[in-house]
Amino acid sequence: MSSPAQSDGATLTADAAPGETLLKVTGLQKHFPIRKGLLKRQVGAVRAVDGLDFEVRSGETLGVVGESGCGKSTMGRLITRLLEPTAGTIEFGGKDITHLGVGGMRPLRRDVQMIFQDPYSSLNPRHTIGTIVGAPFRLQGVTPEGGIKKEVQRLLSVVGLNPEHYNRYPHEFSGGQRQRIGIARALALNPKLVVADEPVSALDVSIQAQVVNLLDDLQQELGLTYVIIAHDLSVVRHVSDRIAVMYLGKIVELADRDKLYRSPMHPYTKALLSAVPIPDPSRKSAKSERILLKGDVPSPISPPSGCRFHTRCWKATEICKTTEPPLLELRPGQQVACHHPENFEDQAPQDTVLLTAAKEAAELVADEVLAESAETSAAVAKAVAAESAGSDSGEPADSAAAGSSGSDAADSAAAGSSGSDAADSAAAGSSGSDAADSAAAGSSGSDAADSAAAGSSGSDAADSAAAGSSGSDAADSAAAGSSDSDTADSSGSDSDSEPSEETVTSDGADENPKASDK
Ligand SMILES: Nc1ncnc2c1ncn2[C@@H]1O[C@H](COP(=O)(O)OP(=O)(O)OP(=O)(O)O)[C@@H](O)[C@H]1O
Repeated sequence: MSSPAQSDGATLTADAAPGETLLKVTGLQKHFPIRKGLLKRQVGAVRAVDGLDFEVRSGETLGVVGESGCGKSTMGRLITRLLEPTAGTIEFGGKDITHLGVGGMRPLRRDVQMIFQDPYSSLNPRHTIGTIVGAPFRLQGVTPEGGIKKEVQRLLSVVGLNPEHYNRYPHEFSGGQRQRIGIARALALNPKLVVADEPVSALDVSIQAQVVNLLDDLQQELGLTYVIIAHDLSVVRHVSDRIAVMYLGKIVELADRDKLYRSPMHPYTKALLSAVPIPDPSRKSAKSERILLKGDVPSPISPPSGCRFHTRCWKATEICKTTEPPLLELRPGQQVACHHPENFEDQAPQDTVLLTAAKEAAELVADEVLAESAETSAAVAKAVAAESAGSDSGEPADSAAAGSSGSDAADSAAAGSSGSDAADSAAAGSSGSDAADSAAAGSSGSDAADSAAAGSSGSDAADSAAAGSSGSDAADSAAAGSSDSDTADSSGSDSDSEPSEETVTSDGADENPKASDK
């Protein structure tokens, strides 16, 4: 397979060598204002993204997971500059692109493309496939060798569609085929970074695996870098090199894929992982190990103080309520923001009294989980103590890493005796206070979206780009991002890029032998 069209004209950035940082995000925030009254005074803000720091390396796939409303799509639209950030910086290929205007962004549009969630609404029903996939060339004024039609037909065959269907309309295709059309459109200008927002969640399980495989093959062949946003961990597991877990606008854990799956360190990650179906019926205990989280995700309008997860965490103590844990690399290749991480030495061992909310949350967590959690923490603490006693290296990260040996939770659990301080404190904990109040403080996220001045429902990428923020360059952004022919010109008329829909990602991808080789 040959590569997609080489865009003539300059791109914004030089090629990053594989493994080099392609995208760097620092302190990224997006607060959607909530306005009320005749004068549309701002009365608050939806803190959709509230301080993200991460990097994406050239050639890798970064998976981003988290519950609905945690800010994944907003993050995706920020890094593709479909939305204007409230604060923070975005560097692409070493250049600061945070506040680039329309002109400055134009070359970037070739380098960064987006695949949207819903293939049923992200393609303009009035345009033929040829027009849709050829739109990026027209928008960027690029004429591929051999002409646009020939190149579009080549792209269609690259993504496994019949080039003869050039003149057909989106409604003549199935969901999986439509998503392939969206992928062809995203690849047209030979981008460096592709941000895929729930690329398979609107598809049937059997088709999901095909599309995941396609993305994987294209990455191998074209050297693409992906940020893949997904709802749960089962799809990203097979395509990601590293995974960021988001909760209420923040990254709570960012780790190499295998480390995250083998020994998650944030309780929220552990809970998410426990919800992934286990395809082995012989594991009788699997059901009891499932962690049910208490209540709904709190509102991003007034997120809980300290650690945002403390209102639903079975390990939360007073420090979790008062002090926000920083995202630290506790083990090589594994960053976590938690005072009482799983599979690792407790970061606040002096703070043993559980909050009331934590005791309630613990009731929903199987005893086996609590015991395992206590055992692994105790085992790691013991190993760390032994390690630092045995060597003169006092560096905590290293010794800790050695203690847990970067391997399985089970290993460290097995290695240690059940010191169970966590279990003890869980049992003994007196009422720290009622952490639930902050959770109750906000109403639902949808409320927020309703009252937000932008008026768009968070589900509409092009619209929110156009209406939500960034004034003049929004239209261009939306257009170039979704690149369906007249998005730009329409800038607010009938948008062709349309994500958003919840999904249950499937385990279908589990069966994907190719991707799982990754
Ligand atoms: N344009 C907007 N105006 C106001 N609020 C918004 C807007 N877009 C998103 N939000 C709010 O920001 C929060 C994060 O939304 P976002 O769509 O990024 O979450 P998500 O994690 O992608 O969820 P999902 O998986 O359901 O798409 C939500 O509370 C949402 O209501």
